[in-house]
Amino acid sequence: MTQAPDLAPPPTLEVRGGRKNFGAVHALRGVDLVARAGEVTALVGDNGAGKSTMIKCVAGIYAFDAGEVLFEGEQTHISAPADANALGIEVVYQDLALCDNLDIVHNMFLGRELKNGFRLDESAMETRAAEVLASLSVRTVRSIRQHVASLSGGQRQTVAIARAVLWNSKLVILDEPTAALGVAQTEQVLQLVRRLADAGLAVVLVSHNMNDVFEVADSINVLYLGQTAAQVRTKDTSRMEVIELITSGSAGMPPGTVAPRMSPDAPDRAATPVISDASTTTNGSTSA
Ligand SMILES: Nc1ncnc2c1ncn2[C@@H]1O[C@H](COP(=O)(O)OP(=O)(O)OP(=O)(O)O)[C@@H](O)[C@H]1O
Repeated sequence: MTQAPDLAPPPTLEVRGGRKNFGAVHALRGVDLVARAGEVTALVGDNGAGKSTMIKCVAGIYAFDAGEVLFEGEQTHISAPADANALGIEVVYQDLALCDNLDIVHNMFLGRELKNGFRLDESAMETRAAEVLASLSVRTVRSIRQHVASLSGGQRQTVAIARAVLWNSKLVILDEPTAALGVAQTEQVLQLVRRLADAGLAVVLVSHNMNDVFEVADSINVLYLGQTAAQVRTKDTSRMEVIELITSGSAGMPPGTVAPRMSPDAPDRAATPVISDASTTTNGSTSA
């Protein structure tokens, strides 16, 4: 019997065996990541596991020392932020990089303003900013000419995310988008994260918060001491299993797991099944 061809599109981003050293520090010792269009992929791991280094390598702030990066199935090399932007990769960092003295429109176009001759094309920018906010069903912002200084934490996060999707992005990486938010604003931002994926983007969500991860993620990639412990489908795993992967690097591997590429300098990790706890976050705190 002939096998049916695999018609699934390639992942938007695939990292295979990524490594990054800072002098003697082996920050990444073999990381694998698969991020698909239409899905939220959570990137989790304990403090120092390598999450920031991983996203900075994908964003072109650092370059991987070794390993492969495939974008939409094509091998690529990202060595500068412009390379990542050209592919359609945008990152929303925790500090959001918003200018308080500018309004929402100007923040969304910061550094990439639309011009009409030598002048800023205010009306084109305003129209496009309004379109993007509407396409994301953002209703929490009163006026797009409001200064960012007057916005709440959740609204600021929303503006930073909207800015990231303004540029025909294909992959949006969100670094702890709910870290500084209360319960209601966290919920709004998580709904926005879900809408990004539903609109067809590949979303990578860096988070310590298991409630957030299990609420929105389709799959969960766990880093442990600079290596990928596993990437598991959320529906096939449990909080305790993910927490065990985060804290010890091993757990029972459900079907569909992307098995780690073991580094020669890493200790062997046996696959063992585990159990679950709903309220613990990976940095030891209890989530809302
Ligand atoms: N620029 C750098 N120079 C030297 N070492 C670095 C540098 N950046 C990161 N590291 C080291 O690489 C390792 C991974 O750090 P990274 O910040 O990527 O972890 P993380 O998972 O993002 O942690 P956290 O959750 O605390 O932000 C750590 O041991 C860190 O000290």
